[in-house]
Amino acid sequence: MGFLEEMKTRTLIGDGATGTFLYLKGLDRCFEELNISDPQKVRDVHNAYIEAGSEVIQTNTYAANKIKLARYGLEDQTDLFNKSAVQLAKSAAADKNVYVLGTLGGIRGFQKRAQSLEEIEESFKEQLDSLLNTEIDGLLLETYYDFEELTRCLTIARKATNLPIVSHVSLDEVGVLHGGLPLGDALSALQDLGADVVGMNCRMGPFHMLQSYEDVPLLDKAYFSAYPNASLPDYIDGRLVYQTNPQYFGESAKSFVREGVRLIGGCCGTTPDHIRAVSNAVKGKEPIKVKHVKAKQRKNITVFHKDNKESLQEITLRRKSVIVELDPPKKLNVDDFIEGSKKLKEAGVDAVTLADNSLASPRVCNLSLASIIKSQHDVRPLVHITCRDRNLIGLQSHLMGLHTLGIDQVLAVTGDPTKIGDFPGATSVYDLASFDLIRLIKQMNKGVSFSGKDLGAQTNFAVGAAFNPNVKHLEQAVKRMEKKLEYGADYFLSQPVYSKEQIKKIYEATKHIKAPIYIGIMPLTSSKNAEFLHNEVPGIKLTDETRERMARLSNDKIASQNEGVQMAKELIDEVHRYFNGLYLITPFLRYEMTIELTNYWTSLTNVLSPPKKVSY
Ligand SMILES: Cc1cc2nc3c(=O)[nH]c(=O)nc-3n(C[C@H](O)[C@H](O)[C@H](O)COP(=O)(O)OP(=O)(O)OC[C@H]3O[C@@H](n4cnc5c(N)ncnc54)[C@H](O)[C@@H]3O)c2cc1C
Ligand code: MET
Ligand SMILES: [Zn+2]
Repeated sequence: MGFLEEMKTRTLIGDGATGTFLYLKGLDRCFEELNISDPQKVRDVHNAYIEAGSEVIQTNTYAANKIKLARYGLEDQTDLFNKSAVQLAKSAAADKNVYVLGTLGGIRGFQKRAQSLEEIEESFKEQLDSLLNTEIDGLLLETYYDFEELTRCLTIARKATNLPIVSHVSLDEVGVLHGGLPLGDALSALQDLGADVVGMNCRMGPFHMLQSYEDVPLLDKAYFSAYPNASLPDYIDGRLVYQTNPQYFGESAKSFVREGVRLIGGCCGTTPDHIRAVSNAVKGKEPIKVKHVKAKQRKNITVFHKDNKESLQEITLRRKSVIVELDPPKKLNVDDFIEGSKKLKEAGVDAVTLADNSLASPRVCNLSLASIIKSQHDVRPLVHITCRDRNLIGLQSHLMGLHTLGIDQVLAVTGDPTKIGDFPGATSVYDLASFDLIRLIKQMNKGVSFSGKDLGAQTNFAVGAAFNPNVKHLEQAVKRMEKKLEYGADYFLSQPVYSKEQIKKIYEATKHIKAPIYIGIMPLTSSKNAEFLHNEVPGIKLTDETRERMARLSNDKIASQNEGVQMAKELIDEVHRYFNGLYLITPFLRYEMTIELTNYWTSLTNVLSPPKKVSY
């Protein structure tokens, strides 16, 4: 009889942690490598769990895939580690009516960018092939935080074998996966993809795992399993430490049975003592057949601070519009900045954009200045957010703050790396890159936090994304735009462009994109400025003609500025011909220049408002 057959009538006992248990025994290395270098240690783990009451054990192969083994330079031993792990588990289980599951662990944590799904699939397939070439009784797919990753791997596994498959998600928040997918929906989807047993492992102790199961109804085909951690982890002397109370853990197993769980084991922090307690509490217990689940009342989510103004992208889809970047100063005097934004508003700009420590140099916090110009001068701010300066906690906190202040226009960018800025020794955080940030902001618009938690309200962000057309292969930059659209971008702001031909090329390459594109124009102020931008700023390239025009006037400051404005006007003519959105970038807080260019843009659209002459 197979273990699925047994689960029809009785609760089965799984095993506990492998990794943390070996660690407790003083081992701190690649645990899968022990299958070859010190197999007795692995046998001891299996024997201890079987002796404690485990009826279903798992192979020591959680990280025996080429992606994870590569950290130790052991990726070419994948097959060896998997096959030897099965032999060790099978020999421990022999003649004891104990089943052996071949374990495959998830790769992705919160960040998605480290490995592509294609790379993960390839690595999964390789490990799966090794395991399926042995005598295992089933598969255990465990510790999957990323549901898409799990569904892809499960699909591969289901196609490859008829053996029973146990499929586990891991949650950071009670009852929901990353992205806000409710646990019940996830488990039901896994059943539909062919998993025979579905459940959770790791991250949570029994308390939160039980809470997560509370509103999940029984499924018609798949059984439930639970492998909680011993407790929430504590962090002591740089190490994760788990509370250990086997008695409490065993008692919780009874509650799991009441929730409909039929296979109970343990994950990080658990030991044979925990499994013994579980076994004493519920081994062989008859599973429940009916579960009454109270439908969870979803709170009506209120949208606070919804700006009743027409959104920026709505404006730009309807008419020509102009936004102007005015960067927060590098010093504490913010008078010019505030005065500039007031004047830009009077000139009719649709929004003032505030960079986020651009070129990785510290400036006055753009959130503070955005709040001042919005509340005191009714300017619509568009706040840039880089991934560079904030980890996930900081990013979410920052976005919640923006929402609270009613600032709903943001530009999500990866951010220039710290090494190009004033503090080259500072760390770049990059918990996320622009794509993930866009997606996560859009998730907050659904009232769901980064980790899947209910935020109690929906944010109302319109998310801009960066577009760098100054690259060798424009079509690749356009592909990135398309990907950003898939992730939820609402509109684009481009790097400054310095050639008319380039503007036409951009138009041709992007005309299928329906989202507004604001073409960046930054007037040059001097020949030095032109040379700096051309030679040192990533993503900016000037034409030879532009540099020559500026070079000719290099000794005359005023004439240089006027030439800069003149050249910008020539580019604006071209932007106006092809695009609805203009994104002016103010150099060195010289807002008179961008005011004149704003007026020029308006004059092209509205003959009743001729350009005002400004002298510097
Ligand atoms: C409108 C705008 C505003 C900006 N505001 C800020 C700011 O306020 N603060 C700040 O620090 N930085 C800012 N930047 C700079 C920006 O963060 C970097 O230039 C960034 O690497 C490009 O945009 P992104 O962040 O969306 O990067 P992504 O598109 O996410 O690109 C990330 C990485 O991929 C690379 N990449 C991009 N395009 C290609 C391509 N076609 N082919 C191959 N690789 C590519 C990039 O070099 C980068 O390393 C801004 C850029 C723009 C265009
Ligand atoms: C990080 S979860 C680890 C699961 C694996 N089964 C182990 O106990 O090592
Ligand atoms: Zn674990």
